[in-house]
Amino acid sequence: MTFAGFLAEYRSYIRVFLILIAWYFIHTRQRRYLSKIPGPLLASFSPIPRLLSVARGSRQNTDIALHRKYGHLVRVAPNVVSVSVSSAIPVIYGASTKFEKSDFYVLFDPKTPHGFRPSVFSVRTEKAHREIKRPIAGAYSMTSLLELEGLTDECISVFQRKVDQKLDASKTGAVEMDLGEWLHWYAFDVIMSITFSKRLGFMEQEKDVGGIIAAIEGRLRYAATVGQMPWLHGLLFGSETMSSVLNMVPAVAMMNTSARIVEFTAQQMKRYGGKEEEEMKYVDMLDRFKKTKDNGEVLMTDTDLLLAASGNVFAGSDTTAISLRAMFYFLMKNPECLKRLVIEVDEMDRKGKLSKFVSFAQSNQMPYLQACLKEAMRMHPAVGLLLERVVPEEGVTIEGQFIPGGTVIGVNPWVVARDQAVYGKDADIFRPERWLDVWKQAEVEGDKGGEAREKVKLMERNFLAFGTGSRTCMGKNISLLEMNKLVPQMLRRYTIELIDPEKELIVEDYWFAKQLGLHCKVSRREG
Ligand code: HEM
Repeated sequence: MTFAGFLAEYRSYIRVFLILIAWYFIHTRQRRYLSKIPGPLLASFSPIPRLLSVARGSRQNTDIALHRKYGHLVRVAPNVVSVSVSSAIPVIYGASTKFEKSDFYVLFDPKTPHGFRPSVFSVRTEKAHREIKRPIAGAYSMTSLLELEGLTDECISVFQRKVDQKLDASKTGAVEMDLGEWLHWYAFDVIMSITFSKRLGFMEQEKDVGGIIAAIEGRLRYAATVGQMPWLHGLLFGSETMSSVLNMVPAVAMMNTSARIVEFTAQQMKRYGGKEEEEMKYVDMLDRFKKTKDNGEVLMTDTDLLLAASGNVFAGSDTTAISLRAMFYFLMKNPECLKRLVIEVDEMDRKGKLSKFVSFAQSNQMPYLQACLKEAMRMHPAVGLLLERVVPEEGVTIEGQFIPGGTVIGVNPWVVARDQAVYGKDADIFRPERWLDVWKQAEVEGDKGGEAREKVKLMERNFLAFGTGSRTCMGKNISLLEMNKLVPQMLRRYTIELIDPEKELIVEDYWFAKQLGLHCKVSRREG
């Protein structure tokens, strides 16, 4: 049959099919209430443009540009609204909010030997979240973590030893290194160390041990992209059959690593069983998870333990490494800030206030360090996609616009971090003084409060690097400990410069906005 013949024969079916398609698109576009929210035209018809945009790996910049063009509310997919107005943050994420995590997070359910199970990070309902979180929360408190500070010191000692060895072997007195990669190895060694009392030796071996970093990266790519149309997951890695078929393609199999990350964790837990006496001097996080009891009842099954530990493996290194990279990068790009910070560290050192390894308590006496860390994480939040939540049944009104129940809504930490109404006209530049000045003024105001206090509150509200509200980051204290200790210690010992100060870092945003290309020259400080 010719094509013309085919058209003639099936004309009425084709007509019905085209009418259905047109109806679908118009219905999707004209969804009640949402049709009034501005945004790219294609985004109102189909989620595919957003999926393709996320797949390109620079969605953080796209979201900033969209909000600068369309305003505080942007319809980024037929049923998804991106929000950037400060007053909406507590409404969506506040501690007692009814906005639960969206199906985007299904993609982050770890694959255990018993199938996919929600983790404390990926679980959607508030009730289930409370149950998972309760037995493990204590292990993430700063009090618990400070007891493990010595384990972080050991990792810093390895880092220093490795750099010193390279410097000793160098004829020029300087070494070139991919600092970004080293920071990732450092963060991984610390998280393994405080979770299982055993470093894996990323820094010692100078490599991605067991390919776990690559496995996590693959999983993130898949989750970030397919998460834009979560139902696709059931047809891809979420289906046992499809998963096996897709694994035959090596490039695709590299992203199908959820089970691999859990297996890796299970191996560490086995290794843990064989811990040697001298490695038992700390009550590590796994010990703390295991010892959790309520009225004598053990609250965690073996699978719960595996999930909690694999959460540390999955979330515990990329995030810290990204924030550390941001810190070193912005300092090197802004030599006057770096100089001011080095003076602060040196002054503490000269007064004999620093121990062999800078302690967390000591770094907290350095206000400029605190301002730099805060500003680095504002300029480069580790998460670069919407923190998606579902509007509860009754709907919500934001900026006078009603958004019906069931709509997916969220804020991208990058967008609110660059809000000029909150951080000033220079919101796009690294200026730690913006925090320092306002902190000082707020201190002067004291308890009676005033303009500066209000300003601090607003700046803090828009600071979503660690998320906020009931689902705020549980590992925040781990990262703060790692960063506060490493940065002053490095600056105290070494001069670190960008090899090419003009070159911008490459950022790949697949949920975690990872930087590539932090190539530095490191030398010993004189004197
Ligand atoms: C600088 C480092 C880190 C940053 C910037 C960061 C960022 C975030 C953000 C933005 C969220 C909220 C996600 C959402 O609302 O969808 C989050 C949640 C979470 N993070 Fe982190 N994270 C960091 C380090 C860590 C570490 C070291 C761990 C664990 C070892 C960790 C474990 C978690 C967990 C378990 C949650 C989910 C909390 C919940 O839903 O109750 N994070 N993190």
